[in-house]
Amino acid sequence: MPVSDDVDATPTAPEGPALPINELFASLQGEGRLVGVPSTFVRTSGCNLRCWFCDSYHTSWEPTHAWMAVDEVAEEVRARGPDHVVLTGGEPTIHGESFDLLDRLAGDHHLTVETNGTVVPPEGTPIDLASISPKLASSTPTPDRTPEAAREIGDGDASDDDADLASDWTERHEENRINVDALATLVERYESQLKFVVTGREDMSEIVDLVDRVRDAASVSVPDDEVLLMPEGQTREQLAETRTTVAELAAEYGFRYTPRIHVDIWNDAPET
Ligand SMILES: C[S@@+](CC[C@H](N)C(=O)[O-])C[C@H]1O[C@@H](n2cnc3c(N)ncnc32)[C@H](O)[C@@H]1O
Ligand SMILES: Nc1nc2[nH]cc(C(=O)O)c2c(=O)[nH]1
Ligand code: SF4
Ligand SMILES: [Mg+2]
Repeated sequence: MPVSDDVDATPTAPEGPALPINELFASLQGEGRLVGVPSTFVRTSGCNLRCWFCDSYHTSWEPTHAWMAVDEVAEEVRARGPDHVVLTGGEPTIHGESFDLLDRLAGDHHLTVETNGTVVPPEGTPIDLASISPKLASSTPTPDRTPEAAREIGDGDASDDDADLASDWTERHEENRINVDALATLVERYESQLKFVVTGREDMSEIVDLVDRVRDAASVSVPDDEVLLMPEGQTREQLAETRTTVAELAAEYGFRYTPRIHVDIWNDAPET
């Protein structure tokens, strides 16, 4: 989707600290332990990974954004009202200015950061909930697992351009998707949830193994109820195919299940 209509489409960065903003909107937190809480979402553009199923295509595969000064983002957030703010992307932690924004908002707001867990914020960065979604092998793009396939564009066979684009990122995504030290630091420093996107039973051994590695590396405990399984799916129809399996896996393994209520309610509409 294009840059949010509500975001001033400044083509170049303004003077001073600024962020590439894809959309800024008020909605309900749709995922995780704060599901249902009215929240303002700030979605930065740009990502260091390329999940083939990324539901925010215009922040990763084809980044689209307006530039907004950090001050302007903070003002917009205040104007929207909700106490809860969700900083997401793209990958918000690849922009140093995201941490300036969190500093600006701290105190007056509850700050959730949605992150893939590959980058550690500078020490002292105020975050009330680190919502960490480490990326599994099943997220890696390949000629068969492409962004067009995820969005069900075309006849089911990837176009040559789409397959080439996906293969250009296979290695880089695979190399960078897991950083156990970063995950351990995040869970040590912040209230956290580990929110895995699950495509099927095949993902479970990797989840169990990764949770064990984070537990070994971290000096704090990571209880099972901070490990969340979330069904993969960008649309209601796709979620309908994965959610029962994922819910049953959560019950079987003793992890938590999280729905994606915004998709159930608003499907894949922008600014929801
Ligand atoms: C677009 S990402 C942005 C934040 C960060 N880059 C990350 O991946 O955590 C926001 C959330 O959506 C999840 N997500 C993205 N595509 C998804 C899909 N097709 N099905 C389920 N969850 C998805 C991510 O795992 C993450 O929890
Ligand atoms: N309603 C709603 N809840 C969300 N929780 C995390 C989201 C995200 O994209 O990071 C998200 C989102 O895109 N919409
Ligand atoms: S890490 Fe997050 S934003 Fe980046 S491609 Fe994956 S789901 Fe999309
Ligand atoms: Mg989302």
